Amino acid sequence: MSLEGLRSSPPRPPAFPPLTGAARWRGRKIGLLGGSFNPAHEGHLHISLHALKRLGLDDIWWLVSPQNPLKSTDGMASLDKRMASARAIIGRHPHLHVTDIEHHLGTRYSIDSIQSLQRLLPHSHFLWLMGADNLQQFPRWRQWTEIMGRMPLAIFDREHYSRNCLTGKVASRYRRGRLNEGALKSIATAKTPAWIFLPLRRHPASATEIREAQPASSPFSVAMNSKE
Ligand SMILES: Nc1ncnc2c1ncn2[C@@H]1O[C@H](COP(=O)(O)OP(=O)(O)OP(=O)(O)O)[C@@H](O)[C@H]1O
Ligand SMILES: O=C(O)c1ccc[n+]([C@@H]2O[C@H](COP(=O)([O-])O)[C@@H](O)[C@H]2O)c1
Repeated sequence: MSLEGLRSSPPRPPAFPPLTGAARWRGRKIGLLGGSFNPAHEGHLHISLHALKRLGLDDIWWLVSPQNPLKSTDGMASLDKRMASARAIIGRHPHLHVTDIEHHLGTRYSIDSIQSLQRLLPHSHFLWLMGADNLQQFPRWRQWTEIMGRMPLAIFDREHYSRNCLTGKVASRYRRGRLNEGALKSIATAKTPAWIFLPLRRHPASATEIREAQPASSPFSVAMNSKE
């Protein structure tokens, strides 16, 4: 490879969190916000700050997905660009972390990432975080009932989606696992299956709308990332 080629493909930084050495995270309550972050936006930050405070979490990791198995690769910016957008939105925050750990683990399905993380960090308490739109399509995820058995779920209110999600397939199947607001602070260590719906001031940001408004030169423009 030419020197130029080497310069344009710097080695990937090691995974965060390191795939060995669980001591730092022992006993901690960690929220996992999986997403495409194509790009990251203020809505992600809004729900994360809210979750840290209301759910008594120690940390939140944004798992920037290499490729959502249910989304098209068309229009998906590179993982590096999406990671950079996530870092730019978070800025410096001691308890919010951006991670491409799924890239390092080689996982694409959430169940595989969850199993790996629980194996690597057996003394940490994980909680999956998602917006109400994601809860609606959750029954299409691979082994979604296994996920329900492995960690609690916290759902954030989101415009256009919340009413359906509270009467949908997940809500009715796991009716008895739904916790009320009195359990907010203990949800991360609750016996599974457990889930909670978090009413909060809704944030209107949406990555689709951001992409649609981008000029063609933007790394997140639909035209720039279209494979056609
Ligand atoms: N404004 C928001 N309010 C509540 N939850 C949100 C909001 N934006 C994103 N989320 C949640 O954050 C997670 C990651 O979201 P994602 O990266 O897909 O952003 P998005 O805006 O939903 O993107 P897209 O429009 O491309 O589907 C998902 O669980 C999603 O439901
Ligand atoms: O595991 C699955 O089958 C699965 C199917 C669709 C989405 N997901 C995960 O859902 C999270 C939210 O994805 P997205 O693209 O809606 O931001 C992200 O972590 C994806 O990897 C997971």
